[in-house]
Amino acid sequence: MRAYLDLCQRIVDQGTWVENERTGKRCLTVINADLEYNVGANEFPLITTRKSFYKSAIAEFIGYIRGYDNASDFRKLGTKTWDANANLNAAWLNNSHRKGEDDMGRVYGVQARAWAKPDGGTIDQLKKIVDNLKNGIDDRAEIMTFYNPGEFHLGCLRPCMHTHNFSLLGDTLHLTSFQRSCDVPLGLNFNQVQVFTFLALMAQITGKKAGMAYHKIVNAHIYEDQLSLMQEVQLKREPMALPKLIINPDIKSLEDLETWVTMDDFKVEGYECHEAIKYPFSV
Ligand SMILES: Nc1nc(=O)c2c([nH]1)NC[C@@H]1CN(c3ccc(C(=O)N[C@@H](CCC(=O)O)C(=O)O)cc3)CN21
Ligand SMILES: O=c1ccn([C@H]2C[C@H](O)[C@@H](COP(=O)(O)O)O2)c(=O)[nH]1
Repeated sequence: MRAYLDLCQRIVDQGTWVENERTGKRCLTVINADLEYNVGANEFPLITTRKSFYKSAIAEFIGYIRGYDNASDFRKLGTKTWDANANLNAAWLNNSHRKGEDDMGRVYGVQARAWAKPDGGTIDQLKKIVDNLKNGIDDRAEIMTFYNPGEFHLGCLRPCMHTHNFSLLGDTLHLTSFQRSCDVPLGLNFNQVQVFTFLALMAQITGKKAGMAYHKIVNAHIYEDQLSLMQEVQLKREPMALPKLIINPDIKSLEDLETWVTMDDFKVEGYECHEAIKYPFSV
């Protein structure tokens, strides 16, 4: 994916060093990046300049769709990506709202499926979108947002890719996704897969054609301990052709996603890549 490598190169060439208090590390940072994925043509934006663990990325997103709030549920689905934020961050470990081992609190999926209303009850943002789209309705507010500042103190991390806005033009579905903060070597590798897969799945379960996904990023950074691997290894590699994502056609509803879907329902065709790179992760 040339656009991904261009962003990495832009950070290396033009980035500004910014101290990050939460992790205690410096990040080489640029502001504003726009990526586009052609979901209709099934051009799956899987990074080829290193091995990409796409099933882990999809599992993370299915966990959000299911409203999970516990790292062990994510592990059962096939990803360990929330272990560190649930169990290793000092601020969260000392937070009186943490309900014990593996609890993530009211983050991501909880906000998507059970946003707490001030007058009691909850809002299921995702179900409303699915119901509208199935009926051919785009009310110009088909928005699912994880971003709830009133509940940040109840969760282990503020959402990074925080808002997904669907649009229907005729019978073609498009998606615009917004990300406030992006760990380009690790997080973006996953987030690209997630934006693409979310649109492909939503088109499939609402009976629409998939169109374009637009991924808008504000703060795009490389942590100081990731920089040499990016500069000296990943950026020296040539990207290969993009693979295709094959989703089990039996997935037909939101309920299917909530109940029986596993990572065996997702395959890639034609994925060739360079060797894995182990980037350091900052908690
Ligand atoms: N600093 C940081 N960066 C992130 O990208 C990030 C967070 N924190 N916290 C919340 C989630 C968790 N995410 C993660 C966490 C771990 C990997 C990771 O370790 N990926 C490895 C191996 C994945 C695997 O084997 O399943 C990789 O090489 O991509 C990726 C995304 C994305 N988010
Ligand atoms: O989906 C995700 C989730 C997280 N990230 C990265 C972006 C940052 O490096 C950290 C979060 O730190 P903040 O201090 O809350 O910005 O996680 C990502 O890239 N993608």
